[in-house]
Amino acid sequence: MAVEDLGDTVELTFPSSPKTKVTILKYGATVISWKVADVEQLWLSEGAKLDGSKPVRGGIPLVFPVFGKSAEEGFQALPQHGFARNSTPAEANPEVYSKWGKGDNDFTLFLTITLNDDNLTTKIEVSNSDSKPWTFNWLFHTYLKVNEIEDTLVNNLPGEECYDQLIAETYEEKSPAINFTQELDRIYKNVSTDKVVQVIELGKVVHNVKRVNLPDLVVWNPWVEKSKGMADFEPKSGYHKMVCIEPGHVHDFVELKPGESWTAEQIIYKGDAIKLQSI
Ligand SMILES: O=P(O)(O)OC[C@H]1O[C@H](O)[C@H](O)[C@@H](O)[C@@H]1O
Repeated sequence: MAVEDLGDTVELTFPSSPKTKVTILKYGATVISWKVADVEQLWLSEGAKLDGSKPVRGGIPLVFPVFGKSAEEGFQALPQHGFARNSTPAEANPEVYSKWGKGDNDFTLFLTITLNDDNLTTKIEVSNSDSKPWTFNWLFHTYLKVNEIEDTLVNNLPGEECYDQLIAETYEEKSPAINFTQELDRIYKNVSTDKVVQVIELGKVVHNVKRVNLPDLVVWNPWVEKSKGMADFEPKSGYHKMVCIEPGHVHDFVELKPGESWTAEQIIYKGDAIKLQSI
């Protein structure tokens, strides 16, 4: 894997296939592009800010130490999705960081990105370098590229418990494959990591998503109205071209004691075979 530091970004190239590469924006340690043989796999908004003025709309933003907003003590004051996505590798965004707990939680995040010819692994290690325990959520907020969302299905979630953020209700997923006809924002809880979630377009598998130590999975598409409300979501028709499949640990918080570390991985890979997995 060739690694090139380009200033604001770092590029990794797969040696035997120079058109297979990944680009990481240092701001937020956000993967903003992953190409397999020159074909882009991730969606990045044309209106995404890449200058460090706000989190990136697209690619793989990192969500830590809270997913969404939380009313739990120590998390109420944090903005949506915490501060990792608007920090630099050198420093946690001080303004936002100070709103977590009492503002002095001592931690280290170590992100490892591995590029292969047909897969991309993002691995996170969270370490507690503090003298007290603290808790956190983790999530990879992955924007996968699709050709047309109305032709897209996401499989292997039937039987799973799902919290629908749009109607604030929990129910069991019945559908063998989720399809998209309107805004969708669901948290699937405690999905066995033996299950690979596949994104299928017109009968063809376009992405496979595997998780290690990440029990929850958020599926999101903003559709028409929500896209209009996001200034950095461009073009407004861009929702046709993306689906967020977000592996995380968000249903409850992970607790880390002093000196402890926690690791988790997302593996996105190519592969044509449709594999149906039941509960
Ligand atoms: O606009 P952001 O803060 O980046 O959040 C974008 C989206 O993230 C997740 O997918 C949540 O489930 C959505 O409710 C939220 O709208």
